[in-house]
Amino acid sequence: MKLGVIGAGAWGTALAQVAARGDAPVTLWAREPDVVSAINDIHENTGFLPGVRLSPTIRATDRLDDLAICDALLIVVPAQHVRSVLEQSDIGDKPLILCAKGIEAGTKRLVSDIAGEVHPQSPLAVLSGPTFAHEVAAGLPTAVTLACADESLGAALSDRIASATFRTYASTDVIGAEIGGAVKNVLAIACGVVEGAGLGLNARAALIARGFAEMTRFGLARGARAETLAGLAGLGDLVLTCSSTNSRNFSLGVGLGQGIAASALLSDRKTVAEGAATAPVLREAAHEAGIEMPLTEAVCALLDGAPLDAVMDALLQRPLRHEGV
Ligand SMILES: NC(=O)C1=CN([C@@H]2O[C@H](COP(=O)(O)OP(=O)(O)OC[C@H]3O[C@@H](n4cnc5c(N)ncnc54)[C@H](O)[C@@H]3O)[C@@H](O)[C@H]2O)C=CC1
Ligand SMILES: O=C(CO)COP(=O)(O)O
Repeated sequence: MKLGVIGAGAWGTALAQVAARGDAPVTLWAREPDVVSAINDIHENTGFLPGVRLSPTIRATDRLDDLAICDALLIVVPAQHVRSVLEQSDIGDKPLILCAKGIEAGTKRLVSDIAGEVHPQSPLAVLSGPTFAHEVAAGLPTAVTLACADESLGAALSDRIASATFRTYASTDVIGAEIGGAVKNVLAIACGVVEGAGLGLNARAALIARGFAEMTRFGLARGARAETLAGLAGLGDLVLTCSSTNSRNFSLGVGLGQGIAASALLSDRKTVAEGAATAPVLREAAHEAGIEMPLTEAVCALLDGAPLDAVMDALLQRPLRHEGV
């Protein structure tokens, strides 16, 4: 199975490296011509994944037409750009493995909804889990959820992608895998705020646990399965990104917690912090469905410029409640 990757940020590049194991040919579409030439000329994505020597069997291109030779495509552009890139791509009925973690602003669509609308003939899978790109590219042990409604396609994709150090766990819960990845980015911002404001480790642990309850409430209401949310794509990724400044979302939160304005933190960013775009649309979706998401509300307030003291007071003065989801 020839794999192509659309999106040559840190994650698309790391996944191309995974797909190129054993010197398999991989076509990697990048938006930026300098990224294309760096990958083809010196086998390094100096822009988005510096310091990693890439397999010479990865061929970068800035022409989406060059992906026509592939049998399946990994879609790894940020969630807010998936629709426009898919609209420009002649995909036919190739299987798509969706790897972005976010919800589309305005439409409130999950990435699988967008792909289903733009390319209804393509079978869909979602790859999600605790996966810092530079660790995956370095071949460090990693495990992900690979969710696909069609179990035999899921198994074929796993056969092609998995290795001893990149373990795929099969699931048929596409929505659950997506919601886990999208919501954890918002919660990672909140955890970064706790770190940046020096609120302590107890607060961080409380936030992870109550954030997981919040993710579960939203996920179950949207048809996700509890076991998926408690797995790699939900809790696993939440724990990873709530504990390290390697997470762009966590780092954004650290800045907010230190009192730096969101506008200053987000302007001129080259890399993506998906949670900043997902938070307001997640809040809107939760309001519409009557689901309480106080931590998401708090992140939205901070992104909108509310003072941290006021946001913390609002959270800490919420009525005491039963612990269940
Ligand atoms: N970096 C990581 O460790 C992981 C990232 N992800 C997810 O993968 C997705 C991509 O993230 P990264 O590869 O980290 O990106 P990145 O932050 O390394 O790079 C930004 C990417 O956005 C692309 N981009 C910017 N403007 C665009 C536009 N108008 N149209 C199309 N593409 C545009 C750039 O070409 C580049 O590929 C995100 O949804 C992220 O949450 C998932 C797992 C791990
Ligand atoms: O999704 C990720 C790891 O699983 C990467 O997290 P950030 O986008 O916050 O860096």
